[in-house]
Amino acid sequence: MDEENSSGLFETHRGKGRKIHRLYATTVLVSIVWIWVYRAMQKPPVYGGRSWWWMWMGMFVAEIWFGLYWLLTQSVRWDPTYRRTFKQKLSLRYENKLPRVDIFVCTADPKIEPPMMVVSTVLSVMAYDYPPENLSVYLSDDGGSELTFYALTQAAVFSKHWLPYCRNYKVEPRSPVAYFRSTSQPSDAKHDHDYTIVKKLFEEMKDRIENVTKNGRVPDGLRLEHEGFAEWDSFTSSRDHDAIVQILLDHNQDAEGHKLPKLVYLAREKRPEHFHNFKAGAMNALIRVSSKISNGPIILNVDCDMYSNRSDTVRDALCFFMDEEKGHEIGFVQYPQCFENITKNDVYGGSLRVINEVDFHGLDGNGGPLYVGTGCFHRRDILLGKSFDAKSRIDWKTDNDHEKTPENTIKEIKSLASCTFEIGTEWGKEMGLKYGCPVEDVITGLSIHCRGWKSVYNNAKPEAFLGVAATTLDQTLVQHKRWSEGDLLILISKYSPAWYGLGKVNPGLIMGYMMYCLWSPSSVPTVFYSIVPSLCLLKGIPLFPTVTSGWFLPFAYLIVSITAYDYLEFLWSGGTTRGWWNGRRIWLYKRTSSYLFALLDTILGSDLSFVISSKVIDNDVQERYEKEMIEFGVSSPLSTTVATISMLNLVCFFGLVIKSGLMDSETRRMYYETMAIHVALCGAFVVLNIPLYLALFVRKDKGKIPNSVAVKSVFLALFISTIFYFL
Ligand SMILES: O=c1ccn([C@@H]2O[C@H](COP(=O)(O)OP(=O)(O)O[C@H]3O[C@H](CO)[C@@H](O)[C@H](O)[C@H]3O)[C@@H](O)[C@H]2O)c(=O)[nH]1
Ligand SMILES: [Mn+2]
Repeated sequence: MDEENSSGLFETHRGKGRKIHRLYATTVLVSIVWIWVYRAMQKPPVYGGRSWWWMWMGMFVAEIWFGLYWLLTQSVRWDPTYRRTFKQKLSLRYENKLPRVDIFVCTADPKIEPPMMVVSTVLSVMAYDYPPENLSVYLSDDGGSELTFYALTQAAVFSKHWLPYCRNYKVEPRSPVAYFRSTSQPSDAKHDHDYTIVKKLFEEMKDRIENVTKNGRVPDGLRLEHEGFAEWDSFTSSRDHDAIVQILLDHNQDAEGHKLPKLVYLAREKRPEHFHNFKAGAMNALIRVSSKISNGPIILNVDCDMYSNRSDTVRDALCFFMDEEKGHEIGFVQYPQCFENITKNDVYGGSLRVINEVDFHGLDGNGGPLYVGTGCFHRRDILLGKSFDAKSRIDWKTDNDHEKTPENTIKEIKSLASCTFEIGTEWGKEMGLKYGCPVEDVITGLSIHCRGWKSVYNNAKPEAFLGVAATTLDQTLVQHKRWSEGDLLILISKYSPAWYGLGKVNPGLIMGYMMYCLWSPSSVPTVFYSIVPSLCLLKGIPLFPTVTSGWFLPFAYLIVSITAYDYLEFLWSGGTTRGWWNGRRIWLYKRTSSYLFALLDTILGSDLSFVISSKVIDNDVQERYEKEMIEFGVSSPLSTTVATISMLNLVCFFGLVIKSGLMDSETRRMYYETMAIHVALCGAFVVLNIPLYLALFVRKDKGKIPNSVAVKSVFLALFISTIFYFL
């Protein structure tokens, strides 16, 4: 390991085993080219007196695509990079000069993002181990909900007890919900006493918030408790209301006389005639509003379900920004997106395990991880559009001009959160987060990279943030449709890594971005590969070399080595064998449905949308989730596509069994020899899909595949295979 920077506030290590990886990668590349040569040199199969050249071409195109895509994935495996920070040194050198930090929490809908979860996240970030006079927490509520506001008023009161408790006993994590769920009564008498008190206060707060949430409105009696509710007098709906800004805590004192952070509630103005640009719009309003209230030079952005899981993360991030040698180059510091509700074998691949443990370390070695919308610290000036200048250094000096926010500026602040403020400005274009893309985060991060900044990734354990991952198949597919569609839009946007990025960022990083931008187009070769070889197996048209041919070698080598590599990488990333298998299945489902529909939507130019992921779960869905049963449940084009492709493979497989049963033994042996790779592919699909077949034909619970989807998919699969068979 080569250590750099040891006198600085952080150090960087290069990954081990790079040479072995490179050697292996070369053998894979040779096999890929070998297969291309095979397709180019061999004649398409002839069957029934006809040449099936279009299938051959299809296979060739798919293999060229997979080969080139595999090359892209090497960019993140070439030079993995790991970071370590020295928070002690930061304290020694800068304790009295720590900058102000503004924390933005975004929420959008109290029904699917329960206010209790939202305020627990807010409390977790208020309780950072950081000078409270330098900390301001903003909650952006795109739902403009008085339920969420009510919850925040309660959290403000509770924080007066919660923060001293966290400080005195150095508790972790500092999300009260997570803390009380994971700890038991302390043994120390004093601690035990305080624990009991604070737990009681917490339970009472929780009851109040959950009652109000359940009723769906704040009773008049409670509205009198805070003057801020008057803001809802003119409120019509969450899509049509004035801007609401309430400073709930202005560095007030906690129960022990220490200062508290600032706490601000913001619901930007919404009008039906003004498009609100989803989270990007909310973030830009937050950037402006906070500039008048606290104007911290560092901004941390978290989603409302992503609580802080360790109290030293702000200091950790500052070790990067304040590093004397490299700090001035760093635009943002991204922490991994980790989740607290992942089951052991991760049925929906929601843990993003390989992305977190492999991809992002590789990206970091090439200039920096992507900005993924949550758990990310930005320098405010860079977010506003500043370009990199090697000579400029940021002045971290903290002045106290934002100590108190005078009442008369509130009106001015509200105008910054109005619908019309951005008209005729560069907001959403060159300033702030970018508009017009469902992955505002990735495109914004890319533009920062293009302006010359680096980013860093810190994946130290325990995890800095923990969120809520999707708990049904449909949610997973819908979320990935949004992501893959967004990433594809980036590819064809002005900021495309393919052209805009060229010459501005490291080629390895461009390849890394391309890996995600090409998710959605990858659907086409994957769909082709998951259908056509199986159909040909049924009919007996060989698209692959026979076992005895030399051309068989590269195919066999690739199938075995890539599978083994993928498996080992997954285990190395902390996964289980079943988790890997589940991951392969979900990989297939995403590629053949989410990514395909994202591609179609992009081609058809459908309207920009942002389907918010639900963070609540029914009890019986939860039960099945814990048992790791796939929740199919809803009928949608996505699930119908998944089921149809799976059925098609089953039909082909059964067709093969019947067909080979009717053959004499010599013919059968020949058939299996020429069709070996087809049999392996189709067989693998069938085995991978066993849970789906069970959900179609066996399961009786509510999570099974709905009858309408079952009928459609079985019918379509039989129809397609019959037509093909007699073609
Ligand atoms: O109009 C909106 C829509 C969403 N949000 C917030 O955006 C966040 C992310 O939404 P979610 O439905 O949880 O989406 P995910 O797919 O889980 O989010 C990932 O992907 C998004 C881009 O697609 C990023 O914005 C997120 O930060 C990133 O965590 C949540 O806090 C929402 O409250 C808003 O503030 N306003
Ligand atoms: Mn989310």
